[in-house]
Amino acid sequence: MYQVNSEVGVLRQVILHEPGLEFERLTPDNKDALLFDDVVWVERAQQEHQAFQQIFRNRGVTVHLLQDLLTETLKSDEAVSFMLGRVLDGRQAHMGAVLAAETRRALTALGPGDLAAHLIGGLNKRELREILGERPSGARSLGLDVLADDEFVLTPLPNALFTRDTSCWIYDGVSVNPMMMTGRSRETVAYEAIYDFHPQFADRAADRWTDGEAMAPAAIEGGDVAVLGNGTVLVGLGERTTPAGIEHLAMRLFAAGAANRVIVAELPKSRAVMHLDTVLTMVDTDAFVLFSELDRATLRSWTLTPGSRWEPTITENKDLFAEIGTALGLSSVRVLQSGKDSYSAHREQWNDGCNLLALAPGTVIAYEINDHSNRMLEENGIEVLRLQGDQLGRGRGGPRCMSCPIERDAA
Ligand SMILES: NC(=O)NCCC[C@H](N)C(=O)O
Repeated sequence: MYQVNSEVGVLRQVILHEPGLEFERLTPDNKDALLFDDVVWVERAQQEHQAFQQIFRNRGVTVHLLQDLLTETLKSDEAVSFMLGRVLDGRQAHMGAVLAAETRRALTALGPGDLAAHLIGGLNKRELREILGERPSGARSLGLDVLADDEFVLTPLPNALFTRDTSCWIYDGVSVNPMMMTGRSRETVAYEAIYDFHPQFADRAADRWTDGEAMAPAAIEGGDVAVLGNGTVLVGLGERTTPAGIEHLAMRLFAAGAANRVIVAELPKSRAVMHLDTVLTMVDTDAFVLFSELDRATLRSWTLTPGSRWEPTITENKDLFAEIGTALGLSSVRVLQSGKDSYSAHREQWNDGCNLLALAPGTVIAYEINDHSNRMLEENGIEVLRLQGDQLGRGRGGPRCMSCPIERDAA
């Protein structure tokens, strides 16, 4: 059984995604729509990611790669038909029926490895034609005829790199997340297929805390969710996670008795602060890193506890960290502030200086570029495992965003 019982307990197993075809297709023209800030040197990004994987393996953490999981999943005909049904039939309205049918014909002709690569890496018109070995019947599809050879029938999913956001494990269940940004919604379908059909997951069915794409637009994303332990979950409410998504999650957790307290922290709605873990992460059993330019005094937060069957009880808190301390049974919580001054705090937050992944209490992975924040952590007794991530960071995500823990001890 997979379970994630804390943010900082010993990490045992994790899902990561080594970037591939989808990174080769990022261009200055499509990068904004694909939620990247720049194009990427692909081979260097892959090397950086391999070094990231190695940090886990060196510490005894089992690494599962998303594309391998998806390939293994797609060995099942049932899984292929589930995925293609969701990816194509569900999107017929914007593709048109003929284009959806041609694309289905092409994808069905692929083996599991190539199919997984194109579901993540995208499919363009030229590839569609090559796979079908013929000229696609453009005469019947305006949508297809109008496309240039390099234009996409299926867009690439470069944000698959950020495995945390699309599905996140909370205690003994998993939230397969309806995403806020349409550019990421097909990622969700891949996780639904893996958790439903991959023998490693399907044979040990876990509780589901959310209903994936079916819940859209009540979005919730894993970068906003932190499993604090002691039956408590902390959720960010900002650009990506909605009040309705949080209420749904809380009610499912409460109904199953998996959690008894969901603390909600309001975030500024901006790209730099797209998720809670871009400004606040837990680094030790009693310590958090907080972006120093967020004013702790004005940070609004609420606590949801089990109420009636249909509604949680909601209380606004006076102080977020006091509430966290109470929830965790701590007499005080250490709040470590990132950056040396306002300039470095902003620069390092932009480069994911607060986006830390704990491998065990007091041991975190951090991008090396965030010099001041990393030294501040070390001065506070935190072990920092530095990762070179100039290319990986161009999608605005760090070590926590790039990891989906599936097994972690209580702290
Ligand atoms: N947890 C995170 O903060 N994830 C980073 C996601 C970055 C990605 N480019 C996005 O905009 O969704």
